[in-house]
Amino acid sequence: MPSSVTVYEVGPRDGLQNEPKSIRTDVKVTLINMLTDAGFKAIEATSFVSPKWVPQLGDAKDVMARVRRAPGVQYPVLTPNMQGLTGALASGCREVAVFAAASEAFSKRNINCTVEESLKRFEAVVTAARKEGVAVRGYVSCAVGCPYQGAVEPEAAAAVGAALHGMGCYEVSMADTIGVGTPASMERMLQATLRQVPASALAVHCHDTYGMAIANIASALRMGISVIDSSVAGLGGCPYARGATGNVATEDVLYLLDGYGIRHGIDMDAVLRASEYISGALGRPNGSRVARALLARRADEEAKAAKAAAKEDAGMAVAAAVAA
Ligand SMILES: CC(C)(COP(=O)([O-])OP(=O)([O-])OC[C@H]1O[C@@H](n2cnc3c(N)ncnc32)[C@H](O)[C@@H]1OP(=O)([O-])[O-])[C@@H](O)C(=O)NCCC(=O)NCCSC(=O)C[C@@](C)(O)CC(=O)[O-]
Repeated sequence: MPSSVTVYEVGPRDGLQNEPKSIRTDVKVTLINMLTDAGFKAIEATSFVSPKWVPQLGDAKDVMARVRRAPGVQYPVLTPNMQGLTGALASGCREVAVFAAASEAFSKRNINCTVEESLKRFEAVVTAARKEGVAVRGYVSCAVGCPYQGAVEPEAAAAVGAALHGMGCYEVSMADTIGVGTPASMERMLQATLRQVPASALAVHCHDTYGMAIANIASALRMGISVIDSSVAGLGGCPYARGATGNVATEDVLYLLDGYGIRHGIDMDAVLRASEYISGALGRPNGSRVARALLARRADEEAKAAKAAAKEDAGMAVAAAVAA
C-alpha cells in the first residue's frame, strides 16, 4: 500500500459533462473554487472539445477565465486535438489530458476516429504541449469493458497505456468507463499494464455502475497505484458510454484511504460542503454514500445538541423562577 495518495478530482469535468440540463458557468466556477479550498492538488476543470459533441462544456473558455487558480494546484482540461490544445493554451492551462480508448467502437463514438488515428493525433498534441512546458496526462477508456464491444483484453488496454506513456504523458489513467470491472478483472488489466508502465506513472479512474469501484480501487492501491480519480458527490457519466453512472465518489475514496491510514491532504468537511452545494445546484440527491452517512450523523448530533441546549435553558428558567 502507498503511504500517501493523490486524489485527482474530476467532478467539474467528468461529473458535469453528461448533465442533461444546462449548468450555469458560475455554478461550475463556484464548485471548482470550493474544491480548491478542500485541498486538492489536481482538479479537472472542463474540456476543450467540440461543443456539438459535449454541449454542457461549451463554456470552457469562460470557466477557465473565471476560476480562482491557487498556487500549487493544477486545473487540467481535456484536449482531443490541436484545436482543443490551442484553446487550452490561450486560456492559460498548464496541464491537459488526451483520451484514447482500448476499444475501437468506443473510440469511434467518443472521438470519431480509430484508436490508431487517435494515438497519432495525440502524439502531435503531446509534443506541442510539452514544447510549451505543459504537462499531459493520458486516459485509456474502456480498460476493462466497453459498452459496445463487451469485455476488453487486458493486453489491449496495456498497449494503449504504454503508447500514451511512450509519447510523453507523465501519467496514464486506466479507466473503467462503464464501471463493469471487478477486483479480478481490474487486477488482470493492471498486471498487464504494469509490465509496460511503472506504477508511479499510473492512475485509476473507476465508475461505480455496479458498486465495485471502491473494491477495485483497494485492489489498485495494493498493486502500488497511488493516484485515484474521483468525482465529488459521485457525479458523472460519459455521454458516449450508455448506461454508465458516475465516477466513484470522492468522499467514499477519502473514507477508504482514512481507513487504511493513507495520507491524502484533503479536508473532508470542505468536500462535504462542495458536495452539498453541487447536489443542491443540480437538484438531485447526493450520490456519495459516505457523504450521506456523515451528513446524517452530523444532523443527528446537531439535533441532540439543540435538544440539550433547550433543556438547559428550560432548567435555568425554572431555577431563576424559584430564586425569584
Ligand atoms: C474529437 C472531436 C472534436 C472530433 O469530432 P469531429 O466531428 O470528427 O471533428 P472535426 O475535426 O471534423 O471538426 C468538426 C467541427 O468540430 C469543431 N471542433 C473540432 N475540434 C474542436 C475542439 N477541440 N473544440 C471546439 N470545436 C472543435 C470544428 O471546428 C468543426 O466545427 P464546424 O466547422 O463544424 O463548425 C469530437 O469527437 C469531440 O469533441 N469529442 C469529445 C468527446 C468527449 O469529450 N467525450 C467525453 C470525454 S471522454 C470520457 O469521458 C472518458 C474519460 C476521459 O472520462 C475516462 C473514462 O471514464 O473512460
